Amino acid sequence: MERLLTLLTPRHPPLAWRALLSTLLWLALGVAHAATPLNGAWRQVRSGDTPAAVIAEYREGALKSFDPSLLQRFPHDGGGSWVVIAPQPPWDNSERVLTIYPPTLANVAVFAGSTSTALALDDFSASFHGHGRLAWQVPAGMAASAPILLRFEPSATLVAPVRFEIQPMRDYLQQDAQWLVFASACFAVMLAMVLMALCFAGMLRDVTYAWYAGYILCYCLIQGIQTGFVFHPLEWEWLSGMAVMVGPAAVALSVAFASLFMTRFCELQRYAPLLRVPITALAVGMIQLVLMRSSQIPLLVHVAQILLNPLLMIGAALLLIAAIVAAARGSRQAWFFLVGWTPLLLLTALSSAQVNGALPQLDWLNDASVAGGAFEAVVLSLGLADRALRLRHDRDVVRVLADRDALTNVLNRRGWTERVNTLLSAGTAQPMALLFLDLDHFKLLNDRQGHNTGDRALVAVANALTAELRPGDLFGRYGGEEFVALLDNTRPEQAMHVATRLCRRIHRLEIPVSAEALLSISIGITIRQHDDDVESLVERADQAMYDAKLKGRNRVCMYRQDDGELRGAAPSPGRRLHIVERRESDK
Ligand SMILES: Nc1nc2c(ncn2[C@@H]2O[C@H](COP(=O)(O)OP(=O)(O)OP(=O)(O)O)[C@@H](O)[C@H]2O)c(=O)[nH]1
Repeated sequence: MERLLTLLTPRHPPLAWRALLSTLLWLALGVAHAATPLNGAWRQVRSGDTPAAVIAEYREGALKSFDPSLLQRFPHDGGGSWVVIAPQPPWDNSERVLTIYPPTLANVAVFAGSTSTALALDDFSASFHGHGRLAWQVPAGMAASAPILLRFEPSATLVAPVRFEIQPMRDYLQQDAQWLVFASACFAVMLAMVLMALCFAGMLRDVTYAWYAGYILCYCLIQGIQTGFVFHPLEWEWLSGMAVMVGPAAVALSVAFASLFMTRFCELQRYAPLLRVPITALAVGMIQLVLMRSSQIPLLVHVAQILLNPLLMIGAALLLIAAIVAAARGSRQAWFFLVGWTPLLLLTALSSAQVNGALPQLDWLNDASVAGGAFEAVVLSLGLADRALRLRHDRDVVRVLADRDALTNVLNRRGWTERVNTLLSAGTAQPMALLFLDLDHFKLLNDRQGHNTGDRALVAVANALTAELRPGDLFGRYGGEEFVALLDNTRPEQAMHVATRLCRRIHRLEIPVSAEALLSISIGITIRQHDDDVESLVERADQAMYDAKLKGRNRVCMYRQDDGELRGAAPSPGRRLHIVERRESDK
């Protein structure tokens, strides 16, 4: 119990936080571990070379010297390269580890006395290996001052420059653990975003999320291979020997997915339609390159190899230009793409420069690319969330527009009918009254004063009727100069009272129709029967309104079935009983 309590109340910051903080510090400030000062020298492998002869040449100063703490590229063509790493004083005889960072896909042989050890990223039999770098434990019997001979084996792939370090075992293990925390966190972020995108792709039936998932997944794989994460700690043995082929295929596929994703995400169809075609062509071309590379036909594989890098450069430039154009023309998502993608593009450009010998001191670029991938995944996911919100907002706006009358802003026939249907299907037993309202001699007003005056009159009428009705009444424009209102929980006499009030209100607007008459309205009312639907209600109220017109307009008529008639029988003018209100102007 005592031990449990001690564990639950640590006196120091929790281990995870310390690891995270030191990882961030490590990233921000660079490694502050005590490394042995080193000298380096190298030359290309010649036929007939022996390790002893190369060491002898080194002692005579016949090799080209270099600074092992800076990134250095060694030729991997021909027979490869010999490299000598010579520890400098103060000598350290404790347990030490030689590391090569970043890890190279090509094999490296280390010679100690008469034995040699092969260091390879995908060597799963080795008992000691580094994470995110190649590591070799210096044998206990080896003198601290003894130069270490390495041979970088020939390789068909483009090999990145590397730097060397000899550290005490304790420092090495600490740095190794920090790298694992950092890399695992970055990959976890990327994979979480991929998972989320795949869920959304399925739920929203939107392929944009699928392209995004494909892009980030391919980027994860590229970084996983480049850093060796897929080999240690993931131990993906099945990838062993295939990395040289899978890596470029993942690069080509990531560009293809990125192109398809950005076309939809940045809405190129709308903001940069001309650039959509070459970007789609780029995606198709990249997929073709992947197929050519995996075809096993030497000519196709060779052509694909030649085309890959130029196409990558053209593709990167094209995506950048398209994103800038779309952003400049108002695409909000293009800004997200630029913010997330530009750092990665910069890192890729800097790494390319490094392969050609530039920027030897920027050894953090490799790890920054992993962090950049996680950063991009988060930014693009935010962009996708923003896009989803915008689409939902647009859909809501469209829905409101579809339900509202553009002129008067009251419900249109579609919106009103839908809502009445919902109300009727709720099966409430409360009495309901439907009012059908039709303006009188509106054509005259239009003809004499013009359509615009007619429009203004319609707006004034709609506003007045809305103000006069209760907020819960379903009021809408049924068409032309016809309005409808469904009054819930309203008995016949109350409906008559309300309709009469509406009649008076419209007349009081004092809109002149002609020199002698003001605009008025005729209203027909019907009360809901238990088997009514919208059509039957409107039909009866319309007939009652028609009677109001016949009786002289500016009045209210109630539809009633004659005694003895069957309810629901086809209505005819002879079966109606009218309650006629006095005309407002007669008062
Ligand atoms: N300004 C304007 N006029 C409209 C609109 N919709 C329909 N109208 C006009 O409304 C008039 C309706 O004319 P009629 O159906 O003959 O009805 P009325 O002139 O009111 O005659 P009664 O209903 O018999 O009193 C037509 O002239 C239509 O062009 C609109 O949105 N704006």
